[in-house]
Amino acid sequence: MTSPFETTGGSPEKCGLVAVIGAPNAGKSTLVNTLVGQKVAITSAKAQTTRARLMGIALDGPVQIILADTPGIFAPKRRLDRAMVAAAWEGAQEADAILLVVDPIKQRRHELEPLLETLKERSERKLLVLNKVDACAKEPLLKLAEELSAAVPFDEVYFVSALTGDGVPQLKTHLAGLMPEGPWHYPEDQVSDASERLLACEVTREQLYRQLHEELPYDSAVRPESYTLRKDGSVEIRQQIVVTRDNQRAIVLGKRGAKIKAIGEAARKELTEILGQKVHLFLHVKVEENWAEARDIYEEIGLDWVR
Ligand SMILES: Nc1nc2c(ncn2[C@@H]2O[C@H](COP(=O)(O)OP(=O)(O)OP(=O)(O)O)[C@@H](O)[C@H]2O)c(=O)[nH]1
Repeated sequence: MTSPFETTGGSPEKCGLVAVIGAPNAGKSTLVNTLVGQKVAITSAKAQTTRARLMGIALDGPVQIILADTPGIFAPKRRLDRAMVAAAWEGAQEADAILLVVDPIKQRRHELEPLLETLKERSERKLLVLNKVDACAKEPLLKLAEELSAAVPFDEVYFVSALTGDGVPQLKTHLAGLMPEGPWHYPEDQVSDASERLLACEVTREQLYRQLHEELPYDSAVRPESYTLRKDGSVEIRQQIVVTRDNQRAIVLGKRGAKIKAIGEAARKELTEILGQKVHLFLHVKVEENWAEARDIYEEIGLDWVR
C-alpha cells in the first residue's frame, strides 16, 4: 500500500487498531466520526442502532488509526442481539488499545459492569473516555472517573465531548502515539472499510429512525439490492426496507407513499453529500415475517452467525 509518507523519508509509518466499546448511546459512533473527521457510522438518539461493524480510519500525520466502531453491548436475548455482542468483542480481540466510552449522565451501572469485568482481564492498553462533558458538571465527572479507575486499571482517562470536539484532538494524538510502526492497511483516501453499499443502507436506516420515531419496529432492516455507477458519473442505489408485518409496511409507506418519499429524499440528499456524486435512490418495502432468523441477512450486514 502506498502513502505519501513512504516516499518522504520523514517519520516512519505507523498503523494500529483501536476497539471502541461502551454501552448503547454512550456516543461511540459520534466519537469515531469526530476522530475521523467525516461521517462514517450512523448516530441516532435511539439506542442500539449500530448493527453492522463499521470501521473508521483516522489519520494523524504518518499514523493510521483503525477504529472498530462496535455495536452497543447489552444483555443479549435474541439471536440477532447475541451476534451483535459477538461482533463487538471480536473488534476488541487484537486491538492496540481499547477505548471504553461512557456517558456520565445516563451511565447505567448494570450495563457497564460486564464491560468493566471483561476489561480487567484484557492485556491491551485501556483508555477511559468520559464523553458528553458539554452536558455534565465537573464534580460528578471527576467522581465517576475515580470510581471507574478503581474498578479497572485504566492507562489514561480522557474527558471529551464527541459532539463539540472538545478534548478529541488530544485523545487522537495520544492514540496515534500508541500505534505500532508498520505499513498503512488502507489507502489514504479510504476513510471507511464499510463498503459504500452498506454505508448507503445505514444512511437510509438513520432516516427511517428519524422520520418514524417510535412507530418503527426494532426488527426492521435496510438491505442493499444494487449499487451501480451510471455513465454520467452518478450512482444508482436500490435498497429494500424489510419489515415483519403488513401494517408496518403501511407505516413505512405513509399516506399515498408520502412517508417513504420523504425518507428517500432525505437519504438521497445526505448520500449525495457523503459520496460527492449525484445519487438516484430507489427504496422498496418488503414484508418478510422471520427476517431476523434468516442467516443470509446476518452475513449481509457483516455479522457472524451466532447460535
Ligand atoms: N451532549 C452530547 N451528546 C452527545 C455527545 N456524543 C454523542 N452524543 C449524543 O448521544 C446520542 C448517542 O450517540 P451515538 O454516537 O449514536 O452513540 P453510540 O454509542 O454509537 O450508540 P449505539 O449505536 O447504540 O451503540 C446521540 O444523540 C448523540 O448526538 C456529546 O459529546 N455530547
